[in-house]
This record gives sequence, structure tokens and C-alpha cells, in this order.
Amino acid sequence: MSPDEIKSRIGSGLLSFPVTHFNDDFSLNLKSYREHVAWLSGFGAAALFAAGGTGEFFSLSPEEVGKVTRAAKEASGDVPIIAGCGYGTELAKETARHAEAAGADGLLLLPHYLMEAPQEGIYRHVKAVCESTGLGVIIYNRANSVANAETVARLADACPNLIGFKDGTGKVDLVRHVTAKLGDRLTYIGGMPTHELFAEGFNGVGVTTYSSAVFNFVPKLAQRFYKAMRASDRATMDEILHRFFFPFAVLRDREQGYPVSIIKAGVDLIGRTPGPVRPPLTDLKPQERETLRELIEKAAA
Ligand SMILES: O=C([O-])C(=O)C[C@H](O)[C@@H](O)C(=O)[O-]
Repeated sequence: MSPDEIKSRIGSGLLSFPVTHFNDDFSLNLKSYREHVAWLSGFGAAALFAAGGTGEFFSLSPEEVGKVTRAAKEASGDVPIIAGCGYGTELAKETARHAEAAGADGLLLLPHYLMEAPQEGIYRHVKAVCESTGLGVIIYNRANSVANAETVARLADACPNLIGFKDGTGKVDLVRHVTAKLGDRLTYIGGMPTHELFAEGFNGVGVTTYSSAVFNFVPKLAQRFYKAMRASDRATMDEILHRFFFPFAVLRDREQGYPVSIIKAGVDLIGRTPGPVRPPLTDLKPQERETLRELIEKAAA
């Protein structure tokens, strides 16, 4: 897809990040991953992100990102696949090359590694990655890589293929500044952990779509919530928040890294085979899985 096509496509509906499936020895289980992506593709996502944060991008090699992206493309039918890339500039460019060769429809640029960086450095880094690829690129503001509105505007001017801005900071003032300055030059994506908890507020500042991690295992519930948000149907949102998302967040917050582990556990509980999370993450404990099982049952009721 051209950068313009993927830009309007991601703005057209709910997004999600499939978990990456592993065998018990932590090697990639692409067969199981393909089956999961094929199943998810039937629930109306505007695009799926291969090897994103929830897909344990941070635990994959550049070659593995390429393999995961190719497997997603083989399974997703006409649902576009956006691939993760990130770390320092050279590794990000290398990963982008693997993803592009694997047929990705766009790229999500996750934060660079370890160091804080000045705005000029973030600008040069993002620009270099954009210039290295023909794909549309979405910048992901999070952790040690947070571009301010001025930097995002400079990047949008310098990089025609910068098509999206994803927020993982939760800073409404910063995001509002970006949406006010950039208008419809970019598509805006909410990417807080369990973004449904933030969705209504961010919709109010121009972030009209978001990525839903729980879509991995309760896709119908995720779509119901998204449609309620778009329709400003607060009664439905309140009902789903109380029944599912608030207790889900309590469980998710029991351990560092659980925003990813709990999604894998959910996928496992619905009878798919995502396998374990790779270290440094850890899987849910048996009692926590039981609590999640009960929540999933309630969500289906
Ligand atoms: O990097 C990631 O995986 C995300 O930020 C996407 C997730 O889907 C997040 O928005 C969530 O947990 O709902």
C-alpha cells in the first residue's frame, strides 16, 4: 500500500497488535501465529501490527521481525500489516528492510534504545529511518523517545512518508499540541497500555482510533467498545469498563510486563497456542490465569 493509502486505512477503524507465538523453547511458532492472525482478520480491524510492542518486538531479531511480518501477510487476507521497527538508527533501518522485503504495508517506529535523546537527535533518527524506506511510517512516542509538537511538525515537513503519530505517553497536553499543529497531515493512534481505559479522553483531543491489545482474545468485545466510543455511547462504554476493563487492569498491574503477558494468557485461554512470553517478561501465575478465565467468560456473557 502507498503511504497515503495506509494513512487513510489506519484512520478508518480499530487497530490491534497480534501477539507473537513461540514454542516452549522460545523459537517462533509461525504456524500457530498464522492461524491466529487469520482468525483475527475476520473481526473488522482496519490494520494489524506485526511484531509491535504486544508482539514482543523488543525480544525479536531483525530477521525474526521479517519472518513474523511475512507470516502475518500470508494470513491476513486484505487486512493490511504494519511491521514494527526500532532500536538505534542502523538497526531500525535494517529491520525496516526486512519488513519491507516481507511485504509490510507500513512501519511502526518504536523507541530507540536505552538513552534519552535531545529533540534534534530524535528528529535526525526518525528522518533517517523514513528516508530509508518507501513505506509509510508511524512514529511511536513513548518512554525515552518523545518528540514534541515542533519536532513532529519538522518531521512531517521533511518526510512525506511519515503518515502517523502513535501516543504511548498518555500526555494529553502534548498530544493536543501535536493534533492542533499537524491537523489532518497525520493519522493519530492511541497506544496506551489497555487503551480502552484512555480512549474516550483521547478521542476528545483528536485521537480517533487506537490499538486494542485485548482484541487478540475478545475481538467482539473490543469492537463493541470501539463503536460505542465513536458513537459517544457512554452507557455502553461504562458497562464494558465495569464488567471487563477495570478488573482486567487490576490483574494487569500485578506485575511489570503483564500488559503483554496477560494478552498472551488470554489468547491461550481461548484455545489458541501463543506459547510463553520470552524473557525478560514472565507469564501469569495459575491463580491469575483463573481470574482472567472468569473475566473472559463474563465478557462473552
Ligand atoms: O505497542 C503496543 O503493543 C501497543 O501499544 C498497542 C497495545 O494494543 C495497546 O494500545 C493496548 O494495550 O491496548
